[in-house]
Amino acid sequence: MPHDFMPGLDGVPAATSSISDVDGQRGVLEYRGINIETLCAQSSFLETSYLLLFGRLPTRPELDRWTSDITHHRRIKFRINDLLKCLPETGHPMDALQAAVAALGMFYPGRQVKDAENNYWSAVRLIAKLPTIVAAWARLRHGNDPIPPQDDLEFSENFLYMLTEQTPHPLWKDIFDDCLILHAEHTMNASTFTGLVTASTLADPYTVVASSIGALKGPLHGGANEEVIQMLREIGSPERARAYVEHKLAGKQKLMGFGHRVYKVKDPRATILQGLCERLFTACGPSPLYAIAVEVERTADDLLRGKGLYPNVDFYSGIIYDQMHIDTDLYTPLFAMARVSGWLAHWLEQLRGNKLFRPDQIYSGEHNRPYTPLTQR
Ligand SMILES: CC(=O)SCCNC(=O)CCNC(=O)[C@H](O)C(C)(C)COP(=O)(O)OP(=O)(O)OC[C@H]1O[C@@H](n2cnc3c(N)ncnc32)[C@H](O)[C@@H]1OP(=O)(O)O
Ligand SMILES: O=C([O-])CC(=O)C(=O)O
Repeated sequence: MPHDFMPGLDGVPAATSSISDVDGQRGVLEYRGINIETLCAQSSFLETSYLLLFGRLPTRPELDRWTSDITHHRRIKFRINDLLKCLPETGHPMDALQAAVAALGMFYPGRQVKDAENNYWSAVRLIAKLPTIVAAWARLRHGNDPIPPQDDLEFSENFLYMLTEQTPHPLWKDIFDDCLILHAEHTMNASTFTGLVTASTLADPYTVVASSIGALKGPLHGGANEEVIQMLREIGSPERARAYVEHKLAGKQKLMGFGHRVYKVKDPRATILQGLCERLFTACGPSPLYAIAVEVERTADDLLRGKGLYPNVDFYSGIIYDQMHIDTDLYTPLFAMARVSGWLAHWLEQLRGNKLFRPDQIYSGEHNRPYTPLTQR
């Protein structure tokens, strides 16, 4: 049966899902029916990842077991560190992460994705080990030894510790944990869809997550968080923001961190992240990049009025990470560390009623062309 072609599958449902929901007109995002404002105020990243994966908030014993399982699977094999050491230190951390996650599957070769117990441990390992890989790469590429995870530190605190060998400011770990909650899941985005297509072939979850990491890297998706910071640095001061934005828009270039396929108002995550910026800067000193970002948003609001283009999740996140002295090219890997829980939730949901993704196409080429021998071309 012929269908209308929708470029980018714009508005075409690819799955039925009960994991998250976006109201793009009102700017509402819910995970399993709970809004993200509530989760940021009351939950933790690990509790939220449980909610996403298993469909409800855990009881105290369930949360304790989940936390303990994740905590005790943070270590990575020395051969994964050896693999990272072999990669060019100038390469992008998303490529190193993708390579390491694909390789991780070789150490845990249970290919039988119909085994619920096996799937549980795969999810635990992936959520637990991604931060260790990101931190190991961040250190190895500068010639430093990786710092092993510390069992007595909570998830976010441990990650910040593995980056620097210093216990982070308590506010940093709380704000960082909120950032992970905000990046954990977002309906049928490009990287989740990529993972679903891979999952539908019954590939193992390491391959599913590795393929999602590849899709997240692009600048139209997760990679925009890095581009935003480069843009703010290029602008250099709030006074130069207006001229910069005018110049970009006049040249029909995109403002990174603005616009969204679903939101027609400001992304609610951008609003929360902006609040987190203000909390962080009030306690730890102002950020020059934040002042520029506010001016960019103000100008864009003036110039793009009526076009439905507002800051998305990638606009304010990097400013927080910059204030925590995290390298700019690690921002998208941080996104992946959080989004892995959403990818895994969709993987499990897909397996429950799996049907291989195999869409159709509208052929626009020729038929019955003659083959011209090489000597006659
Ligand atoms: C985690 C995430 O993935 S959030 C998104 C992160 N990506 C970015 O921030 C990159 C910048 N933004 C964009 O490229 C887009 O807004 C996207 C890709 C996110 C979504 O866009 P789509 O729904 O595919 O819309 P599309 O790119 O076709 O744009 C529609 C119109 O809005 C304009 N537009 C969209 N985004 C922007 C932007 N950031 N700056 C200026 N103009 C924009 C386009 O130029 C186009 O204008 P036209 O109709 O006059 O040609
Ligand atoms: O939903 C999308 O298309 C992109 C996005 O905001 C996300 O993945 O967080």
